[in-house]
Amino acid sequence: MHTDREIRGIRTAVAGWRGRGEYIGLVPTMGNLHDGHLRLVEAARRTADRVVVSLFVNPLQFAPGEDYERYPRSFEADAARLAEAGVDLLFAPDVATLYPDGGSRPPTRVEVPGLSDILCGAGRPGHFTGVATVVTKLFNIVAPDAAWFGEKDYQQLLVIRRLVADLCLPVEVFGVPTVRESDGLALSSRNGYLTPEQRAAAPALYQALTAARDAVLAGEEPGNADTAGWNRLQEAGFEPEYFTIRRAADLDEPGPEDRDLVALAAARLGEARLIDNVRFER
Ligand SMILES: Nc1ncnc2c1ncn2[C@@H]1O[C@H](COP(=O)(O)OP(=O)(O)OP(=O)(O)O)[C@@H](O)[C@H]1O
Ligand SMILES: CC(C)(CO)[C@@H](O)C(=O)[O-]
Ligand code: BAL
Repeated sequence: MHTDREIRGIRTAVAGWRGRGEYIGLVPTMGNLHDGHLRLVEAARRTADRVVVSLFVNPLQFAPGEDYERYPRSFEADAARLAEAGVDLLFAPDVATLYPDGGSRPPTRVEVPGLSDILCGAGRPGHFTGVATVVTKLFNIVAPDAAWFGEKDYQQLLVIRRLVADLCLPVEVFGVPTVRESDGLALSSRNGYLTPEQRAAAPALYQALTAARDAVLAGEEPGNADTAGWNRLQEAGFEPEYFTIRRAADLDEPGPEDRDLVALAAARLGEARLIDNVRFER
């Protein structure tokens, strides 16, 4: 695996592969890699001839006061795991490479209105504009044929699909099912913020989501299932930010005729803000 911090080196490597007609896959990450990230890499390797992973903790997607500074960074271990996983190229830019003007002026941004303003976007103002902007930049630098994202960040996946559709970006977007611990907790870099007691309580998030799904499948109104899920999280020691059942296609409120649904929640447990979701058909 070759590692490059510069845009020019990435473009040169990818141009060589493309010249040979190879299909290029990109897996964007913020590092501190776990088996969820590795699952994205495996999926990319099954389809793409060459796999590029980006590792960049993007300051633009952190709202003021969030955990940008203390977000876990483990470059050496990440690079070793990616090399072992058969990744061809690791793009690990410095902040000044992607945002050369630093804080001297606000950078040009890419906004996906509507979808970016609800749920996680309401709790993290500017977050999805930061995500859409950096993903657009990564797509422009790497020029991949396809990119892989986790369904754990379900709203992010929809924002990226809409970004790609609205801007006619020539990138196929694939979602990868959430990788979980044996007790159901979705793998996440932020699980590392949990104390042992909080870690023991954390599976209640997935349990509350699956219980909401089961209630709706048994005929419960989504609104009532939302309230029950919220209460269940509070009883487990979480501070819920939202707990809601939405239409899977666009995260609008579901009507009685909607069949393809997703239960989503974000909740704080101590220092950690955890998100998860369960998609289902009724
Ligand atoms: N448990 C998981 N299963 C599948 N994909 C995942 C999982 N966790 C993260 N991903 C995906 O990996 C990619 C990179 O995510 P990121 O580096 O932010 O990791 P993370 O563990 O989600 O971190 P955070 O705790 O900040 O949310 C995203 O597409 C994300 O959806
Ligand atoms: C897609 C992403 C790498 C953009 O910074 C990030 O939001 C993430 O890790 O999910
Ligand atoms: N996994 C999404 C990146 C973030 O929380 O900022």
